[in-house]
Amino acid sequence: MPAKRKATSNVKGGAKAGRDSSVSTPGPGTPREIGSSDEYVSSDVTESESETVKNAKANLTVSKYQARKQSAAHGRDSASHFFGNNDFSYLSLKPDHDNRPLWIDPQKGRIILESFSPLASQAQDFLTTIAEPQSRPQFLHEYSLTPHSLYAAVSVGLDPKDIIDILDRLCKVPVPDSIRSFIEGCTHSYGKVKLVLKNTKHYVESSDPEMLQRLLKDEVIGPLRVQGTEDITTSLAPKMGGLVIPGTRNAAGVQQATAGEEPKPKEGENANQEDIFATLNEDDDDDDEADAVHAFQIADDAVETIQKRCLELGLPVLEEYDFRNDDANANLEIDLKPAAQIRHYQEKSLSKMFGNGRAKSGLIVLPCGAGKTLVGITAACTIKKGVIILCTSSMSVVQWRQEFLKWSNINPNDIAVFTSDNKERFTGNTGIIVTTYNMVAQKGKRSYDSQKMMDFLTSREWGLMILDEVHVAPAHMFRRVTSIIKTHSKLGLTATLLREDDKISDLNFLIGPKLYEANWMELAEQGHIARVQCAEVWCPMTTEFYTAYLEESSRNKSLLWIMNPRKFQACQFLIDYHEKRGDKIIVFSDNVYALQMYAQKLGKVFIYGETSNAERLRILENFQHNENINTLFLSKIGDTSLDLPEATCLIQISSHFGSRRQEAQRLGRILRAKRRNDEGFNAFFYSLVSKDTMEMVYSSKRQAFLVDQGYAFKVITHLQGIESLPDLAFTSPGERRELLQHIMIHMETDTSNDFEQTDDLFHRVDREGSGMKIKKKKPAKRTAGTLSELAGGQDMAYVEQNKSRNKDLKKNKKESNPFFKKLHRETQKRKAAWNPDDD
Ligand SMILES: Nc1ncnc2c1ncn2[C@@H]1O[C@H](COP(=O)(O)OP(=O)(O)OP(=O)(O)O)[C@@H](O)[C@H]1O
Repeated sequence: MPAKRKATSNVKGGAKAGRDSSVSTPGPGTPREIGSSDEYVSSDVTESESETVKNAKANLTVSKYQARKQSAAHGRDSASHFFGNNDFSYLSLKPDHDNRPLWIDPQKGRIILESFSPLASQAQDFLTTIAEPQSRPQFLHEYSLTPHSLYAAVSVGLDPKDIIDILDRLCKVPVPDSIRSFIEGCTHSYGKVKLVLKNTKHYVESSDPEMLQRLLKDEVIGPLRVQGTEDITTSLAPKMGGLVIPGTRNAAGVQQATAGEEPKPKEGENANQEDIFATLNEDDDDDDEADAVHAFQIADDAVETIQKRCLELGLPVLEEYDFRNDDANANLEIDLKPAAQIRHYQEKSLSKMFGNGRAKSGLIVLPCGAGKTLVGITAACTIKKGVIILCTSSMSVVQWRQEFLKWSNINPNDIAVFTSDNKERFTGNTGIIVTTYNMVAQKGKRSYDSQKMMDFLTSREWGLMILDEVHVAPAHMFRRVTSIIKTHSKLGLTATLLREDDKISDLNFLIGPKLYEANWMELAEQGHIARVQCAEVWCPMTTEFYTAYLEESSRNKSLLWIMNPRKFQACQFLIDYHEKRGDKIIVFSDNVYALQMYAQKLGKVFIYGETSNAERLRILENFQHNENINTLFLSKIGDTSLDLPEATCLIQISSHFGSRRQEAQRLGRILRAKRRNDEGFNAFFYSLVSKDTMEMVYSSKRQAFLVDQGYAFKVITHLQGIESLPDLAFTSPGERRELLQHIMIHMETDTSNDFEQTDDLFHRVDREGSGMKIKKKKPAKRTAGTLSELAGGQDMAYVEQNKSRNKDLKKNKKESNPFFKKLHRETQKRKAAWNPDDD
């Protein structure tokens, strides 16, 4: 096969080969062509998009037609029709293409990395800096160049020339002109303008005085310059060298044990790599030279207007904090303890944040359990100024404080929490405050103490704001907290930069670009997170349920596929199997009715939105320590809001349609399993799906994110041995009919409360955790009492058993051993400490 044809076949195959067509990239002619990524950026030209970006996109569209013409001119052969418009055989391969790991799609900015290449790990580093990872299965990884990813690249110090040069060295074909002009167009003015806080004053800064003159002449920005200050001041840019991130190899006095930690170079990796990155290093050295920078001062309340206006002008501003030259804000005595050694990926993510000696605002994306907290703590230890941390719940507030005390030498008096029952400040001039989004974003009347604390928070300047689980907070909340708290730099931490709404770009705007995103599979291989076996279990619908499914309105169909008796049996079987293996199992159900039915029928404990805080704690503690409580049923509330004890097996029986974020969050719940480094240990994630229903479609959509992270979902069509499980439920047609009738009655009454609203949960858990008063919703009306009459049966065991399991726990508590008695006393103490106040 000629070399040219090889190029075609590889690019065509792409990283998504073999994947469901519903998750493949859109075809030519669709509006999302360039770097098409549903979550991060739409290629549709938006009003706020600058002319340069519009032109760059237009150039790519033109190049698409040129490419087709070239392709046609090149002549098509008998295989061409397989590749349609993805026939790139007109691109000529470099003579040593075998040694280069990248393919590039000149039409859409897609980049394919051969992950088996000796240069793969270096290339991957580079690609995660300049492009959005789209899909990273075993052999071929796919990335997309997007305006946002290029913005992020510039924000960590790369310039367009670096990007093109390195891409050209790694590519099997010369970088196509269309891609060159896309990169140049998008990055043309990125990084040219910076927003800097110096000595509590905001400045618009640039190394190009003409750029500042242009801004001063702008009708919106001009008038916002602080009157009476010099038009433009000139100073020397800070040198890059000298900054040491604590806990890293370079940190003085910190003994490093990273040997064996950093992934070893693959066989065949050689000095050649140094060559590839020579360009970067040369340019990095240049950065060390002190350039002159020019700046003008702007009013504090003009910051957001200027950010917006600059974006409209195609000059997105980078927010940077020159903390080493900040003499106005008191220094905080904080350092990592000598024993704390941050891992290589944590170090890498921080080096993107502090790459030029200043703190850049942005997002760091690490999978659950990979140690985001330590990343935040290390950032605080680097900046050494006042820090405010925003968490999703009061429980996380307590944990963040504990982690600070564990990893750093901070004086306990210098770190305070602000929740409704704790409103103390730190004792020194500066310190750390840990609080929740709710406490800060809350509107309306506050208690006296709470108001005083808010006045304290809003009246001073903070060096760093850490936003934990930043993808979860409702958009209006993080908008509010970022606007009322004055902070020099912001660090957003998250496991999944995914939202099914369109608010993800708000994060880019309000917090900053994505600075780093880790590769899940790589961390699993290195033992930092657990290896997980994922399986989709296909459960055929029983005849009576399928008949009802075909007849019911779409609103009711979902309850039928969730309550499918065969799914119930599969769940029962898997719980039995994994309990015998010694696993701790969490069963997730979004549907509260199904959650209760399953849990009660199986005699297991459950937690959902209406479960009181005290009961929640008691159940979670039992799940963690009581060897008789190994399975916990959880509603959507467990996706994010609860701090769950460690589990090693997850079973999903009902979920939120096609939500990829929920799937990823749920999987994240088992990634931190402590046994992960045991020989051959695997955690398990099962998704139970009713066959031939819409659930199958949602399921494959949900998996897209995890498949892109490299997880392979096995399909199980039959669970070996299920028929011989003692006490298998719903084996007789009578039982199945009874269940169906129960469901039908439920559907006729009200199913509207079956699904909890995420926003409700976010507020509920936090308010309850922090002791705020909650107006209880009326529970959904249940009609179980009439079931047996309607079904013609008299046995109410099902319904009676329903109520008993959570209650049993309460009863059994009296009989528990001293350990559990102690645990109970502690719970009671905690409960007492969480009494509501008037917030
Ligand atoms: N460099 C490190 N050295 C040793 N232990 C670490 C390191 N980084 C993190 N850990 C440990 O890994 C565990 C998980 O960390 P952490 O809770 O911060 O993860 P996370 O990313 O915030 O997870 P989640 O998203 O689930 O909250 C903790 O027990 C933490 O102490």
